[in-house]
Amino acid sequence: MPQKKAIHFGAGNIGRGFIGPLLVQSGYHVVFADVDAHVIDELNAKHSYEVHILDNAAAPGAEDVPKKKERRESIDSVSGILTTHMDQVIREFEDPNMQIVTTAVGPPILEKIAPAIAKGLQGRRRVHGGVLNVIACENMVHQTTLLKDLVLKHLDADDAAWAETHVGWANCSVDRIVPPAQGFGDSHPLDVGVEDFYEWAVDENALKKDGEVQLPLAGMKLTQDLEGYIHRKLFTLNCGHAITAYLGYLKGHQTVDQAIKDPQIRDIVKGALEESGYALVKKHGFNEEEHQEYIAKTISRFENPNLKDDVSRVGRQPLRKLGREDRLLGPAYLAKQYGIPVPDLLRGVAAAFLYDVKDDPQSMELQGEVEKKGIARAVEDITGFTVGTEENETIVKSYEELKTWKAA
Ligand SMILES: NC(=O)c1ccc[n+]([C@@H]2O[C@H](COP(=O)([O-])OP(=O)(O)OC[C@H]3O[C@@H](n4cnc5c(N)ncnc54)[C@H](O)[C@@H]3O)[C@@H](O)[C@H]2O)c1
Ligand SMILES: O=P(O)(O)OC[C@@H](O)[C@@H](O)[C@H](O)[C@H](O)CO
Repeated sequence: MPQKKAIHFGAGNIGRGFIGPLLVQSGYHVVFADVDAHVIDELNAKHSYEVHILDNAAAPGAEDVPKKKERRESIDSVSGILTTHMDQVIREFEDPNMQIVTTAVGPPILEKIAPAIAKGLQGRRRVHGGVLNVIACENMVHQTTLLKDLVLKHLDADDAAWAETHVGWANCSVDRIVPPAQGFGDSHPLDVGVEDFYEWAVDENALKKDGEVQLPLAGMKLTQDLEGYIHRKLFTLNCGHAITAYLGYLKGHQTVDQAIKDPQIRDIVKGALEESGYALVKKHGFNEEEHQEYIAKTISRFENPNLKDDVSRVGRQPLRKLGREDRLLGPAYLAKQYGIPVPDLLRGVAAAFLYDVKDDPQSMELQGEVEKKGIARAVEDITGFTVGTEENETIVKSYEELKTWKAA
């Protein structure tokens, strides 16, 4: 029997370190589609690589010297194509063994891969018309719905109607910290280091189950309450992660684990996650005790010294992170609905406004806004908290206070 196949857009950290491996474990041959010719050449030369699971184990009796406990998983049955080679992308979609499409390219790139997916779907309809499932694994609310809307713009009415009925467009929540690979040697450019923890929750109702695909895949949780999973993850893990990164950057810490050890930073991060947590418990009816454990587990994941996760990776694209439904303002607005005060979340927002990394275009755009309009007006335009409101004033006050951290 021919091997079933999946195509995954984005052979980066989360593609090679998380989604690709789960697809391979589920018996799929994974075709990675990327713009990086070096990675694609390596995939086609070696057809395998290793995932290094970097445990958060401290050496007994030596608190500050982490003991590197590492397991390895071998990922075989992989290959690559360049997304710029449209004919190859279309051929993969036309293959009747192709059953799943996943992405991890970053939210701003979804519109760039949409034309290729649209062409692929047209080809598939023409050749055999088999059912397919698409799951975008990006850190945002309703990422697959966004991808679907972008793809449909490239289809005529007939093809769009076919794509509605024959393609499952499933949103998901995707959680595993995977920093850029480091320290595996020049001869292992595809290897990637990951934390042990992972969670992939997928909207069960949106998946097409009438094809060949056997669900759930390895490591996948099917859920009828995806919003709860997405909010819990984005408003806890990503919220605390971003605040740790922005405050860590201000204080000159290089990595997340160094930043979270700083007592001043830790207090604000813990405070923000408590505030966000009260709102999440109200909104989704989570068990309070279990949610406290989730917060504690999240902070312990930040402490993993073996990940060496740079604050600039975690803080990247601050304007995206300041989106109204994203990790900082999402929980702040949710808490507002329940009258929960959020001073530490707003400190985190203020810290994002101080993130001025030259090679991050969004960071520079944000700094430009502050320079042009002044901090209060820039906060109003970006966060929606108008000048004169308590939230705007708290952010501006925190911004001025946190500036002194930078100068120190
Ligand atoms: N790394 C993590 O810890 C993590 C965890 C959960 C979710 N995510 C999400 O996964 C997504 C990817 O993050 P990452 O850390 O893997 O980033 P990454 O930069 O390591 O990977 C992105 C990949 O996309 C490729 N790419 C860029 N443009 C492309 C195009 N037009 N066509 C095809 N490929 C293209 C890049 O070459 C790169 O290989 C993001 O949405 C991120 O929020 C990341
Ligand atoms: O990928 P971003 O830029 O949305 O967020 C940076 C990190 O917080 C993120 O990649 C986490 O490592 C990941 O979400 C863990 O599951």
